[in-house]
Amino acid sequence: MYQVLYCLTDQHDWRLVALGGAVCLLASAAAISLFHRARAAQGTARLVWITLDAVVSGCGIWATHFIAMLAYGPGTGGAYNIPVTLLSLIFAISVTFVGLSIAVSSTRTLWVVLGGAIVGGGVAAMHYTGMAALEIPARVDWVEGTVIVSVVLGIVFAALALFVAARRDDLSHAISATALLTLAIVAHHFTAMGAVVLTPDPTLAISGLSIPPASMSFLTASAAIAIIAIALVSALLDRRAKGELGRQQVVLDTALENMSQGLCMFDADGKIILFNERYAAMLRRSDMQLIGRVLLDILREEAAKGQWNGDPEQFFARLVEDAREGRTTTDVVRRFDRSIRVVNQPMQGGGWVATFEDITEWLEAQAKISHMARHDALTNLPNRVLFHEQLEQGLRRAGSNNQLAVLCLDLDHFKDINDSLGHPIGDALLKEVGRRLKATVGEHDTVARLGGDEFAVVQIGRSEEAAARALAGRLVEVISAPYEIDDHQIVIGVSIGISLAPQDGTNPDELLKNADLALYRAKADGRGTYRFFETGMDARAQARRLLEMDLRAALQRDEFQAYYQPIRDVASDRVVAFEALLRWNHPHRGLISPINFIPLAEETGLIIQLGELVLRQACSDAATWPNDIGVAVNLSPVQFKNPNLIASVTEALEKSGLAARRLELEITESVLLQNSEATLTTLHELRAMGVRISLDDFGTGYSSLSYLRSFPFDKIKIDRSFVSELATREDSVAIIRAVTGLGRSLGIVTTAEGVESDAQLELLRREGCTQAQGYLFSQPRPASDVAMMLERPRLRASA
Ligand SMILES: Nc1nc2c(ncn2[C@@H]2O[C@H](COP(=O)(O)O[C@H]3[C@@H](O)[C@H](n4cnc5c(=O)[nH]c(N)nc54)O[C@@H]3COP(=O)(O)O)[C@@H](O)[C@H]2O)c(=O)[nH]1
Repeated sequence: MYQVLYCLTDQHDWRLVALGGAVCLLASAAAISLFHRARAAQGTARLVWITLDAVVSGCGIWATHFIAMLAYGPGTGGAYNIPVTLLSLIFAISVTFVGLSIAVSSTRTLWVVLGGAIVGGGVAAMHYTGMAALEIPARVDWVEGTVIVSVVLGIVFAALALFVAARRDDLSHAISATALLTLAIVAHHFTAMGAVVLTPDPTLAISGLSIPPASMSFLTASAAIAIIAIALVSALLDRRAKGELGRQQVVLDTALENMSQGLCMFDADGKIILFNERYAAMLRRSDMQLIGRVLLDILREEAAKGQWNGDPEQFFARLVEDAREGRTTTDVVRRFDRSIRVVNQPMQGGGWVATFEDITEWLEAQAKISHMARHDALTNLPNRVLFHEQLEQGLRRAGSNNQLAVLCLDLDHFKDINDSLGHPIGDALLKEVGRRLKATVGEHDTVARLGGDEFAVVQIGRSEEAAARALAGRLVEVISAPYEIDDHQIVIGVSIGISLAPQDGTNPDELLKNADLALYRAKADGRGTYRFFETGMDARAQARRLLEMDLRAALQRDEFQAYYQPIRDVASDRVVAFEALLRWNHPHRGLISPINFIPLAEETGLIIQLGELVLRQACSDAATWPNDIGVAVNLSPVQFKNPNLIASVTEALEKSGLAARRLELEITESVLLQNSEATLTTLHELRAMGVRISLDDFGTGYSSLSYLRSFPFDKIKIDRSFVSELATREDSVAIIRAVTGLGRSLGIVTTAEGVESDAQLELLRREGCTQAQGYLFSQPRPASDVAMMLERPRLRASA
């Protein structure tokens, strides 16, 4: 150590030492920068950078050495042997080249450190060869230990320099590595110089092939500085370019790695040249070496492991050929239970880019959407769309040998259940009906829910009429069996219309339409039954449709009018009230009786509007009559289901100014049949308003007496069928007697309808009937005739 310090302080010119150090620092900075460039490059570019780095480093070491030798006092009298000096330069460059190549080519620390150590060895090789070139009149001896230390110092610092440089390509690492490399060269040189022992020997002559150290040192120093400067500039320019490229690379890498799709790029031979992690993860190839591998080899490997089905050769050949021919292909493949859409896009100059998209969820969603579009959400049965398709298929399958039956089903009074028990119960009922239907039909039959409470079945067989009859009978029975839903016992019937192919139609629309017509007939025939389609149903349905259209138009055109029929008090023979009876003043068909349109108005719901119209008109007409004359208005069962009924009555009374006690509402037993609880509540509300309630058509229903108990009616109207048969049937007299007696004892007014003769009137008087109404007094007449009807007791002529 002392020897080295002595050599440095006493035997060297410090100014030249500083110059050598500066050259060394510059060379080291260039060497490290070029080292980074070499590591960032590939192939030939990398070799060029390594070579340049080796030249710059070698020249730097060499120049540092000779400048430092100039600073070395004892050596000033000598000269340098030219061939050996050149050899030292070659050593510096070549050994450094080997070390750099190893350090650049590997990412493993061991190899980087080894490469660095070789570079350090190159420094030593140059130094001691350079020293061998020194020709002075003295014998040069070496202190062995110091020599070893010098070599070790060069190797250790150079190894550390490349280790630091390889860790990261940034300024701080570059500065640290530069300092370490400078230290490697400088520490080696001055330690090695400390090992020199010069013993003067005048016999040693300087050869002719040598140049004096001063000229040699300045020459090499300027050459080295020039090389280093050029290398530094080129490295800086390259760094800038690489920086831009690097930034683009980062953007590209970020985009690639953040793509939801997998991407893999193949060259013309099917070798992988680029891929992203998504690709590797999707195809479970993350743990494989992929770059540079031919796809065929990967496929073969996967096929051998059972991870890939198919013929790898054939598959690969097709891909290569498609790319060569410039064809873009799209496939959906199943891998690891996922569905992957692969698009292979040919690239210019051969090769192709494959994108991989996991479409499993998308396909599932598509399947769900398509299921939803073709199935009913509540029952999961096919909906109308799918039913139509299946019917079409069924017609094709049935061909000429088989028949096909379409059964259209409609639940009877389902709306009542929905209205009274609520929609959740209604829904549960529909589900259960769907389940029962599926359980009852044959395994090849199709059941669908067409909407609301409408279901349909397609049945295919050889003797379809018999089979359809049997099935329809079974369905009526099964659906009508009681349901237990949320503690409610529900009983519901079903009406079924049946059409047969080919006789009733050969296409789905025709068959469905005809089954619907048959269903309409089944409903008209009392519901809870089935009917086959018959020719003529169509014409009736057509007529019905026309009437419905006409009815709607009539409402718009204000063609309805209330007529009035007087109701007389039997004892006083005075008119006490008028019953409002609706008439349709048709522009072409004349006056139409309500019997011809009320049932359809009830079915279509138009009765609500019509009923309100009569109510308003009757109240406003009655408001103009004497105060003691009442008005009776018929209420349909459908109106009773309308929650606005109370509001309509209130409004009609308020607008007209008619006292509520003068209004009488006539209801039939069928009103009480439907949801009696709610009906009774409404009736009580109406009664509370002061309106009177009559039970119309008494005697024609089934449980009249129990209804009389359930609500305190103001009046019982004895149906005209009993009055008309008074003269001919004893039992009619008995019934009238019983009803009038009942009325008397309950304090209820009794009105006999349809009185047409004096004899009937006389008999009714004898039996104690309170009021009478009929053609004997007058037919229903327009409001303008009310005054006349009040004045004249009998108006037999028709209005
Ligand atoms: N919901 C509503 N129903 C209404 C309304 N207007 C009428 N109707 C109902 O239509 C049915 C037929 O009525 P209409 O053709 O007016 O027949 C009534 C009378 O004209 C008829 N009548 C009266 N006296 C006699 C008679 O001596 N002989 C005879 N053959 N017929 C006679 O009876 C009908 C009145 O019946 P009722 O209502 O039971 O008192 C009918 O059911 C009407 O209820 C309306 O606005 N809303």
